[in-house]
Amino acid sequence: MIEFQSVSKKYSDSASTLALADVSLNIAKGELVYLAGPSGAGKSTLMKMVAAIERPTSGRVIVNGQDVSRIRKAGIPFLRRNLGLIFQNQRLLNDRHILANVMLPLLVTGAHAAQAEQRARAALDKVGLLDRALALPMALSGGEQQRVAIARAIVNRPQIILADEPTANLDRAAADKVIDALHAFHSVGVTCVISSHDDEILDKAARVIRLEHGHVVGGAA
Ligand SMILES: Nc1ncnc2c1ncn2[C@@H]1O[C@H](COP(=O)(O)OP(=O)(O)OP(=O)(O)O)[C@@H](O)[C@H]1O
Repeated sequence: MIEFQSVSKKYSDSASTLALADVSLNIAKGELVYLAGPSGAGKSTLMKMVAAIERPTSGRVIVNGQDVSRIRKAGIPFLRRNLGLIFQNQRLLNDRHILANVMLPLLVTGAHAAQAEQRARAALDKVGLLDRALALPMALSGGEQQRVAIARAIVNRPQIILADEPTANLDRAAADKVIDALHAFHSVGVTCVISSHDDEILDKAARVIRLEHGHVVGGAA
């Protein structure tokens, strides 16, 4: 479902270092994979390439049979419709209640308000936050806000979830709830790629792809 073929990435403003260096890996449909590695190892870069937010300097990235390293701009919205992105810089809109935040991805793709609301409520129910539907984001804890971000990411029923350090800055109980919410989507067949620094989570994981200085040092096969 996700294949990296000898992918290297050099950001133009970083003179010599490679953010990813000759990365080859396969992630099968329905798999749950963790990305681990120290800060700067290339985890975010790898995820951004799956979503065509960044392009490889060399090599190919195949998602669902499509070479997204060479995707045209016009094809990007279609690619992203199949992806649920939980990235650190995607904040919730603080002036809208969480139901409205979760409805937004549906409304921008043309769904009717009533249908969008029904699906957003179902998504909030799946992450255990339906009773907070009309709260503003600021009234929620960090972990709850992260679960709203998960609800927003899955409301379009994506085939793949990419979660970049979804448990960063959360305490154990909140982190476990976020991971449980992600695992619930994996258990219904969604392919999940989650980056984490959390040893307690990584120790229990079936598969961990480890990155160091842009190189895969474990778990690629
Ligand atoms: N937009 C950018 N422009 C220039 N360099 C970048 C950019 N994004 C990342 N880098 C560099 O690429 C390398 C890999 O960064 P990346 O963010 O992918 O690592 P990471 O493993 O996700 O780190 P963290 O755990 O801190 O999020 C780092 O050296 C980083 O400084």
